[in-house]
Amino acid sequence: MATQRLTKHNAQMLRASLSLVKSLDADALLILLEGSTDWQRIAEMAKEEQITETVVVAVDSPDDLDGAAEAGLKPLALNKEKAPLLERLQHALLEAAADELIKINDEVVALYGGFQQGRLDSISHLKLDERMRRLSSRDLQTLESSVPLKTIKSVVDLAVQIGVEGREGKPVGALFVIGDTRNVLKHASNSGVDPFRGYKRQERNLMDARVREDAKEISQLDGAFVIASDGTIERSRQMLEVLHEDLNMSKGLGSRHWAAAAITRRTKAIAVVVSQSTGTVRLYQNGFLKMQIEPMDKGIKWQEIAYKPPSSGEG
Ligand SMILES: Nc1ncnc2c1ncn2[C@@H]1O[C@H](COP(=O)(O)OP(=O)(O)OP(=O)(O)O)[C@@H](O)[C@H]1O
Repeated sequence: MATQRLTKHNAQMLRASLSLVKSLDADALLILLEGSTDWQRIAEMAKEEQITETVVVAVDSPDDLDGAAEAGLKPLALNKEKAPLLERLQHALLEAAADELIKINDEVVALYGGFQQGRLDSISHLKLDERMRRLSSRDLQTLESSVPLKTIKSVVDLAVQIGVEGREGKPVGALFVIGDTRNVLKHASNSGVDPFRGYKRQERNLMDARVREDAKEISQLDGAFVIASDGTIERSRQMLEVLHEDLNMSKGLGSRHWAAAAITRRTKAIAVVVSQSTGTVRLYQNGFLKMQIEPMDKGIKWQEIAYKPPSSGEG
């Protein structure tokens, strides 16, 4: 069991961050610790400073959080022991948002040790919205695709909007297949008249806000969008051929999701799917679910999915 002492220095830093929560009118204090500490004392200090805002205490192992909740703090287990500081901090923010301890548009004061073991030496004032956006690009970078990050990001942003907004009050699903267009089209056929057909390339590029609005309208119709690496909509309303004997899919996902996974298995494309029933956006590569984004308030939560080898049990 790891511990971190509330030394005189650490207690002073804690007091400073508590008073910062007050003076900045922040919504929460996040304390990133190396292990268990005197939770009761932290709670008392918050009380002394008249802090009614949430105090989240994050450590790596859940065993080290015993007694934190009883003291009135919000415990958070990170399970990220060897990760670099910035990654732990970002992870803590994501997990705290996922557990609804903090909200996407909240301002958070974070107290942590960045330079020396056992010493809380750093305080940051973070606005969660910005944080989330930066995180999203970071997570996308792990995909190692030949499709530029900018294109993937703009498609994912569009997908999230479709999932959150729907169309005319109704939920809408969608499927975008990005990159390796020539091979993707070998497995696709028209499911109806393609509204983008006949337009110049620059009039079909998803980087253009008007094209994105059109794409939202068209997402109400059946079929997938086939997107080139530069963001041009090569085709819309495409039915993809699905051969999925070796895919590992979660139960409950229907044919749109199977088609998304299958096309990325057979080509180098990336598929982004919006579920009509839940608004969840999933990103597939090489036949695997790589990222899942749940619709949350106005913001989004990015969650990387552990890489699971295919099993014979499902699918
Ligand atoms: N092979 C395919 N290629 C392209 N689009 C498809 C394919 N299969 C299904 N779709 C699209 O997905 C829509 C919904 O299908 P289905 O309900 O089976 O999917 P799902 O994965 O459960 O998605 P959702 O969560 O959105 O309901 C279909 O109406 C169609 O527009």
